This record gives sequence, structure tokens and C-alpha cells, in this order.
Amino acid sequence: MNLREKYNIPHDSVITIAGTVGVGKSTMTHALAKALDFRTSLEKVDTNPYLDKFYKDFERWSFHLQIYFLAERFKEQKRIFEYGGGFIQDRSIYEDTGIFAKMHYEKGTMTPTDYDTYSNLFDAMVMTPYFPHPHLLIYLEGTLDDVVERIKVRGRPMEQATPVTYWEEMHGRYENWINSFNACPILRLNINDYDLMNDETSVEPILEKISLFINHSRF
Ligand SMILES: Nc1ncnc2c1ncn2[C@@H]1O[C@H](COP(=O)(O)OP(=O)(O)O)[C@@H](O)[C@H]1O
Ligand SMILES: Nc1ncnc2c1ncn2[C@H]1C[C@H](O)[C@@H](COP(=O)(O)O)O1
Repeated sequence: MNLREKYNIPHDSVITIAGTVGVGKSTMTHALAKALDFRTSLEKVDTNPYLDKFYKDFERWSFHLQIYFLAERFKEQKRIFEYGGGFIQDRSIYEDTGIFAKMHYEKGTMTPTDYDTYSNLFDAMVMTPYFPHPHLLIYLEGTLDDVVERIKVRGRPMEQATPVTYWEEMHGRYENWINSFNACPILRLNINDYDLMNDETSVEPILEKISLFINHSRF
């Protein structure tokens, strides 16, 4: 019996991993996909044509970057649907608008007109009865210090050059965002309660929790 069967997790489940930059979403995505024999839907950072430019000049590139992310995530959504589920998704589409676009608009690095255009497009594409929401959103939470340390260790140059106040602002916003999120069931995991890098068996208690949440909410 494989782990998916052991924990009675439906083969067509779609699980999305949310949380601030550096908290461990990609690591969790790979670990869960491996354990469940699911496909991954990853955020591609290296091939993003706007990300470097964006970090150098938020005002100039924030609208372009949001449109790019929205298109990429929507394409991924289509791919997940076409395969009939069985996916772990690295970051949810909801964070693009609820965290990033909103933050840049409110901090003055996205114009009101651009934010309005982006929000209208997002709502028309995502906030409709036809958009398939994930079966579960796993929210990873950690302290600001731990997250900043992980960003440092990972060493993406554009993130190193970004002031800590940016990560601090984002960290605070995530807490408020998750408290009012209601598009699908949420499982909160604290990053100090598991260690997927050094202990492979730590995935099993997570699968157990996923099973409880998914089977409680899916019919
Ligand atoms: N349990 C862990 N303990 C220590 N470091 C971790 C752990 N999980 C992830 N990391 C490291 O933290 C950094 C950020 O993780 P990553 O999965 O890329 O985060 P995200 O996708 O949320 O940005 C990476 O360098 C990764 O190796
Ligand atoms: N919607 C977004 N707007 C701005 N920046 C974003 C958005 N989504 C992701 N990002 C950035 C943040 C990181 O630098 C990279 C990858 O995110 P990660 O949380 O490390 O997977 O893209």
C-alpha cells in the first residue's frame, strides 16, 4: 500500500501551498508530491522575464509582473484541470492579489489605475463559480527571523538586495490575509513542527493531517 492509500487521500486532490517568500513552499511541494506520487505545479523563478527588473524598480514593473504571474498561474490551473487533479501547487493564485498586488498598491508602487485594471481581470478570471478552487490550502507559518534567514541561505541575488522591511511588511500581511481567507479549507503548519530537509519521515504526520482535513471537507 502506498502512502496516498495509507492515508486515504483522494487521487484527484489538488493541494496548494501558501506562505511568505522563503518559508519553505517549494520544499514542501516536492516532498508531498513525492510522498503521494502527485504532479507538481511550480513557480518558475529563473525563467520569469520581469522578476529581476521588478526588484530593481517596483514602480516600473509591478503591473507587468502581476499580469505575467496571473497568466502563468491560470495556465497551470488549466493544466491541473486537464490532468484531472492529483497536484501539489507551489503558491496559490490568491496570494498574487491578496498579498502582492495589494501591498504594492497600498505602498504606492503600483498606480491606482493599474491596480484597478489588475483586480478587475483577476476577479473576472478567478472569482467566478467556474474556477476550480483547490481541495486544501496548506499555510506555512514561521517567524520573520526564520524566514529572513532562509531567504539569506537560499541566496537569490535580487532577494538579497531587497531591504528586510519588505519581508517584514509581507510577513505581517500574510497573517491578516490567512485569517480572512475562505476560498477553500486551510491546514496551518508551523515550520518548527517538521523538518523535511533532514527527516524524511516527518512527511507522514503531515499526510495524516491532510487526510483529516480533505476527507472532512470533500464530498
Ligand atoms: N525544514 C527546513 N529547514 C531548513 N531549511 C529549510 C527547510 N525547508 C526549506 N528550507 C530552506 O529554506 C529556503 C527556502 O525554501 P523554499 O522551499 O525555496 O521556500 P519558498 O518556496 O517558500 O520560497 C531554501 O534554501 C530551503 O532549502
Ligand atoms: N505575485 C507576485 N508579485 C510579486 N512578486 C512575487 C509574486 N509571486 C511571487 N513573487 C516573487 C517572490 C519571490 O522573490 C519569487 C518566488 O516566490 P517564492 O515565495 O520564493 O516561491 O517570486
